[in-house]
Amino acid sequence: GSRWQSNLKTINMDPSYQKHFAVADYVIFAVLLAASMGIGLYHALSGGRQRTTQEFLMADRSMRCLPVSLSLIASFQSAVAIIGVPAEIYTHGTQYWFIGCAYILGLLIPAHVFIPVLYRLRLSSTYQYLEMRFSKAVRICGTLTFIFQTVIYMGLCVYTPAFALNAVTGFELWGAVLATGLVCTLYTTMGGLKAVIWTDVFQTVVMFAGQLAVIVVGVQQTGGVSEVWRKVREGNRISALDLNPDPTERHTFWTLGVGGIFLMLSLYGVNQAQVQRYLSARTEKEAVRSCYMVFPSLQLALALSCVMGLVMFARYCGEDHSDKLGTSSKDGCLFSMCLPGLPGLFIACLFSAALSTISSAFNSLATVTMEDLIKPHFPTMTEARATLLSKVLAMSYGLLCLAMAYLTHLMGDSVLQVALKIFGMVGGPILGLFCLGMFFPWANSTGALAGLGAGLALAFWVGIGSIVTRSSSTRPLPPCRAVLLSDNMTTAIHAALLNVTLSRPSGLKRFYSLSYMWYSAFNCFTVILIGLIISFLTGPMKEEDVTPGTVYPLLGKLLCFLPEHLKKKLCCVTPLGHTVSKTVKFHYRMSNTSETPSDITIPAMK
Ligand SMILES: O=C(O)CCCC[C@@H]1SC[C@@H]2NC(=O)N[C@@H]21
Ligand code: NA
Repeated sequence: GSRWQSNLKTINMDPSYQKHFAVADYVIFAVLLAASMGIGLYHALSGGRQRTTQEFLMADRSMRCLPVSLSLIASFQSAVAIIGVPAEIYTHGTQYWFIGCAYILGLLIPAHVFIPVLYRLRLSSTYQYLEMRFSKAVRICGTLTFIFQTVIYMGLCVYTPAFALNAVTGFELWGAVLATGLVCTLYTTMGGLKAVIWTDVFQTVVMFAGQLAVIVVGVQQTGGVSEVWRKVREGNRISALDLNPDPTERHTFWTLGVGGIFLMLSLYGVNQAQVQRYLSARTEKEAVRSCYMVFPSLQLALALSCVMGLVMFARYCGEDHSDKLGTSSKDGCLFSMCLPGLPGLFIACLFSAALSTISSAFNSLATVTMEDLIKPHFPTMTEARATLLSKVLAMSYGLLCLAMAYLTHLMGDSVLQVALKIFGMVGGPILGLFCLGMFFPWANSTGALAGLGAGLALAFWVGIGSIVTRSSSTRPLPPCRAVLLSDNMTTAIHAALLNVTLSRPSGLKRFYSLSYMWYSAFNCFTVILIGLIISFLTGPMKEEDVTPGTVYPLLGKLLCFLPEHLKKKLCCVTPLGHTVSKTVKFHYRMSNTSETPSDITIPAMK
């Protein structure tokens, strides 16, 4: 909001930043855009020249695990994380780093549960699963929910880098937004998923290089690693393991390490952008391997962002920024601190992060719109026309996202918090829908629809409630001891203020102050609970009615220690008991069409 702008303006009144943006920086920015365009053009003119939707949307299902894994990182590492995570560390300390613990199960479960089920069904859109398991209506609702989430998130990702850049350096705002949006729309429209994946690879490398450079320069300017460490310790930015079980406590080991698992499952397990990458891998093994390879890169990205926050703290805590570190301006303020000495490289890092996320979002939006909303109604559409329409969709989503970009600056404070809230409020219910389908064979489509509706309603009630009552923001740590030491009175007052725990919120207020890191888990369980209750009330599905291959034998896996005969009796609900022969040939009736059953081969869960 305006406070953000005003604070940022004050930070950089001195014209040095304008000077900072010498020609070199514009050149680096232009080179980045040109390189991305080049890769897009290459894929538009090579291979099958993007003539079929299989190539345009699924990269001919020919990708190897390395580019897929780097592209998986890029999808959800945008300028939001590049600015938002260091700002989080600068203001609140390193508690957020514990989200790294969520990456273990957050990637193992997608690799061994979601990928096997979704890959073997050879889908293009992850929401086709919902039609095979439930009904067409559930698929449409899932697709629309995903589109809603992605359009808002994309707006945030376009606006964040452009706005921070403009506010700090006077760089033309809408020029940057338009340049980013147009270049991204063009190479995504021309080169399809292949171009998006290979530009993601290039942009992820630039992103890591940029973050590393900022850290190195920052350490040098602060006077070495030991100096940084001393200042960071002094400002008590190294957070201890916080095992506080209170769910309204914003960041603790539980909200980040456990709540974060559900956030990761909603992104790396069922989100269209990621599933599309798994499905573009040449074999299921390559897809699983790419998921494993995400783990070290994601930890590296998290470490770089957190260290950058610590270095910035050490670098600037001596100077009095306390007045500018108001809750909402900290992102922009921090960003301005990264600039001295290497603005061009940091800008390239920022826009690489943004471009790689936006292009993934465009492409996944075009894919689901094509596969879920258009193709089913025009089954006779020719490949050429379908591919052309996909390109028109990518373009129109690009323009829509520029419009959304304007809305996002109306959102609350820290951009990281806004992004994580969106994922929790909308991604959580979608995760619940897939879990309901995969782990509970009794669930039927009425239950699924009711569950999704209830989950979204509750999610928005909590989410909007927390914004309206501003109960989710927690008090930042003191800017740093160096500033406070100057005046003992300030120290005393500040310490007193910080120690006073806000009056314990009660009832509804407490409900609104649920940590946003629990939104994914909370909404996921709501969908499953309501979905099961309604399914049982309206007549649970029978085993033979469930489309084989759409249920994960959770019971069978959990009870894997039981002897066969006992397991057979106990988990009779799993249609794909692993004892079934290697490839199961059977007829199954598509839930929504009267056409004659078609043969499909689904290898049984091993
Ligand atoms: O950077 C963004 O655009 C989104 C913010 C981070 C999203 C989540 S946080 C956990 C996981 N790790 C990442 O690097 N991204 C996702
Ligand atoms: Na990105």
